[in-house]
Amino acid sequence: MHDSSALYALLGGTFDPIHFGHLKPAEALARHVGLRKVTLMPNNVPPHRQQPEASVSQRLAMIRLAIAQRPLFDIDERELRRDAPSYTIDTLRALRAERGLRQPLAFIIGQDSLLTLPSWHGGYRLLDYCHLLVCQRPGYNQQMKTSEDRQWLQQHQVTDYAQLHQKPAGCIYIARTPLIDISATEIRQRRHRGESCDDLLPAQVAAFMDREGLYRDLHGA
Ligand SMILES: Nc1ncnc2c1ncn2[C@@H]1O[C@H](COP(=O)(O)OP(=O)(O)OP(=O)(O)O)[C@@H](O)[C@H]1O
Ligand SMILES: O=C(O)c1ccc[n+]([C@@H]2O[C@H](COP(=O)([O-])O)[C@@H](O)[C@H]2O)c1
Repeated sequence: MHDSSALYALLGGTFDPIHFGHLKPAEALARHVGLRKVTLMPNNVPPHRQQPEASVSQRLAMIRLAIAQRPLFDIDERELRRDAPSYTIDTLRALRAERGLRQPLAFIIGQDSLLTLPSWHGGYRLLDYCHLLVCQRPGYNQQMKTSEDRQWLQQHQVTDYAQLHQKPAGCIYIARTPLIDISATEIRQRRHRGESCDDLLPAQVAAFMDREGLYRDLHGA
């Protein structure tokens, strides 16, 4: 049974592969805001990008290895079971139906995702279903593109994180998380060049990539 009063926080991603840029900001955010759990939610068909290079089972295995010693995290596999594009708003609607209208629900994103969010399926309506918890990401500390987007942000941004626990949805909280300059793209590119990326992700994940020969073929470079 879930606790319907605790803030439930999801971190969605392609995780091709999972890396410290996902884990460390989420850990800092959880400490700061008071999250008991962060649920990682890998997608199957990413809506706004190319298909991942690693298979569903490889991405899932890497997530499992990354969080084996990190009890803060668990996994929600629902998007992996859908063959259609993993629109976040559809997933949030399903979670709302399961958990009820009063459950505080949050979707964690990096600053890069905040900048593109108005073009996501459902756009601003995402906030009807969840809060947005935004982690800092180097290179993406820009203003939102249009004045409408900036107004939307201003209307919903809160600086007091207590509101995240009190309301079920509708707030945007930009947290002061550590700047971690890592991307999955960089990891894939380094591996395609035959370079090491041991400092960018957990050792167990690096060992798995080696065993599977992941991100070695040039076709995905
Ligand atoms: N270094 C980082 N700092 C903060 N947030 C991050 C970082 N890397 C990824 N995120 C956030 O994690 C979520 C999932 O990201 P994703 O799995 O696409 O990783 P990525 O490194 O951005 O991948 P890619 O390079 O393939 O686009 C997104 O909301 C993204 O903004
Ligand atoms: O719903 C959408 O239109 C949408 C568009 C882009 C990204 N998302 C979700 O945002 C999360 C981060 O996406 P990504 O591409 O950075 O891995 C992941 O859960 C995606 O499914 C969702």
